Amino acid sequence: MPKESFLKNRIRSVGYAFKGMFLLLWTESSIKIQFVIALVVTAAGFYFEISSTEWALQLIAIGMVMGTEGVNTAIEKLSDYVQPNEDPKIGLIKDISAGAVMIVSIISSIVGLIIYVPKII
Ligand SMILES: Nc1ncnc2c1ncn2[C@@H]1O[C@H](COP(=O)(O)OP(=O)(O)OP(=O)(O)O)[C@@H](O)[C@H]1O
Repeated sequence: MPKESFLKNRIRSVGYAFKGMFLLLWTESSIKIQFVIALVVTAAGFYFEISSTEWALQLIAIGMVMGTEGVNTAIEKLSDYVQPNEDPKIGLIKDISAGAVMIVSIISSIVGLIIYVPKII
């Protein structure tokens, strides 16, 4: 069988990644909530006419939260696949993975407060 060209291979990989992104948004409730929050803060960004730097920080924060949530979801699914039964090691792995999302969420919330609190009060 002839080897697939580099470009075709890359296009196929990007297709799989988009499929994964839509699957996440369609099926996972936690990321749906984060998506709604992302829409609300994006609307707030337009309403308060935040600066280019503030937009950049806000977009990085949104991307970090949703990206780590995606990885957390993948770790949860992999954990359930390799060990469907109760297992303290799996519990610890899932807790650490959720903890990573929590760190990013707390820092992102602080970024949001730094941007919006001075504009509101
Ligand atoms: N197989 C398991 N063995 C031991 N503890 C587990 C196991 N599965 C889950 N847990 C514990 O329950 C917590 C929640 O796990 P779960 O996979 O339900 O995540 P969740 O945050 O509820 O996920 P979702 O995003 O699907 O709502 C874990 O962080 C872990 O403490």
